Amino acid sequence: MSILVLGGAGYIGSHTVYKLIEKGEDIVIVDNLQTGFEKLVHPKARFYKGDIRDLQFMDEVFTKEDIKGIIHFAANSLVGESMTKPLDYYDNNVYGMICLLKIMKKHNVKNIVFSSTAATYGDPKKIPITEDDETNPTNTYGETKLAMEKMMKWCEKAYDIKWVALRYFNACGAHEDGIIGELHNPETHLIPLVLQVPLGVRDTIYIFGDDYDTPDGTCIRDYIHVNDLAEAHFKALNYLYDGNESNIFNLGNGEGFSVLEIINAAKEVTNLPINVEISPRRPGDPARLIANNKKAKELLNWSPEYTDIKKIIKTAWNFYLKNK
Ligand SMILES: NC(=O)c1ccc[n+]([C@@H]2O[C@H](COP(=O)([O-])OP(=O)(O)OC[C@H]3O[C@@H](n4cnc5c(N)ncnc54)[C@H](O)[C@@H]3O)[C@@H](O)[C@H]2O)c1
Ligand SMILES: O=c1ccn([C@@H]2O[C@H](COP(=O)(O)OP(=O)(O)O[C@H]3O[C@H](CO)[C@@H](O)[C@H](O)[C@H]3O)[C@@H](O)[C@H]2O)c(=O)[nH]1
Repeated sequence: MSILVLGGAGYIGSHTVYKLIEKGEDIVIVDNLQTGFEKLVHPKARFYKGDIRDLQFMDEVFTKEDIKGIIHFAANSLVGESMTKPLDYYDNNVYGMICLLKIMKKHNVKNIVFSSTAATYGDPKKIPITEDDETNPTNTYGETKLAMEKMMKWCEKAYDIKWVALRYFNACGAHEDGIIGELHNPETHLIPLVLQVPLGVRDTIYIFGDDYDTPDGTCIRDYIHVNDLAEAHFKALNYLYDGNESNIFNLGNGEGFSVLEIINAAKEVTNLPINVEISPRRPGDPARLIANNKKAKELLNWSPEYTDIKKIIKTAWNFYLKNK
């Protein structure tokens, strides 16, 4: 039986597929390539190009393949963009989840691991954040992801679909061999943008606000390596296959770094100067997001291997140097 990876041509999806194939799993990918890349698709995966909102297409995939579990990465996922194009986020994320749950119900597929996000919490009242803390998103993206979590909860009651929502903090880094890595076009994520300066792709990195209530005034995030995320998906799916209850898990390192600290770490890793300028705040950004990852450690038996920020940035740097 196979695992269906929706969004397997994207950044986190492709790293998860590589990990699952290494572990001997049979993988089917659906991706419409709206932000993904065919070159990130693992050669041993069966790839169907199409949209998860296309019910006829999805029906064909589910009829042809023998699917036991689903990992759902396919979404619009940019905080800043979600504030200017909210309806695109409702359409792809919320309507996409409606279509997926319909097709799962029709084909009697009972297990789903879902890419949720720290953005579901909004501006947290306490740090580090635990899974039972209040969810009050400050951007449309986080709001749609929270709605998707809730849809799975109600579909479990009605159709016995079991689910795990993995609320990742900031995904970063690349495959150790530099064969795949973080590719977004246009790129909006901090670490790849910072590294574009020493790569000569851009002149300057702009810091979005230095007047936040943090020690150096710049936003703090919890950066988690993509390989650690990939391992957590494997564990979460097996957690469901073992008959455990549906659940929500934070995936982060439990440590925060400010934008300025990330830039300084990148200077050390690359050993090159990085030109920095301060620009206005980006709408929708909370000041500080740091995970309490105890629940995933205890119930999924997962623990991040990449805990050193320089080691994390180094894997990304290695990928960009290899694929200039
Ligand atoms: N990157 C992060 O830091 C981060 C953090 C928390 C959560 N997430 C979530 O993880 C998931 C993956 O993020 P990513 O950074 O790898 O993004 P990505 O854009 O690289 O990957 C998403 C993939 O889904 C595909 N896709 C999107 N909509 C689709 C649709 N309707 N039908 C078929 N395919 C579709 C895209 O083409 C792309 O390949 C997203 O759901 C995102 O919300 C990401
Ligand atoms: O050129 C830049 C780009 C980013 N930032 C800042 O860097 C931090 C990180 O930004 P970014 O890399 O864009 O990630 P987030 O906006 O924190 O969102 C990521 O992390 C979330 C979880 O925390 C996920 O849900 C999202 O999908 C994912 O894009 C934020 O404070 C940004 O304001 C800058 O200062 N300058």
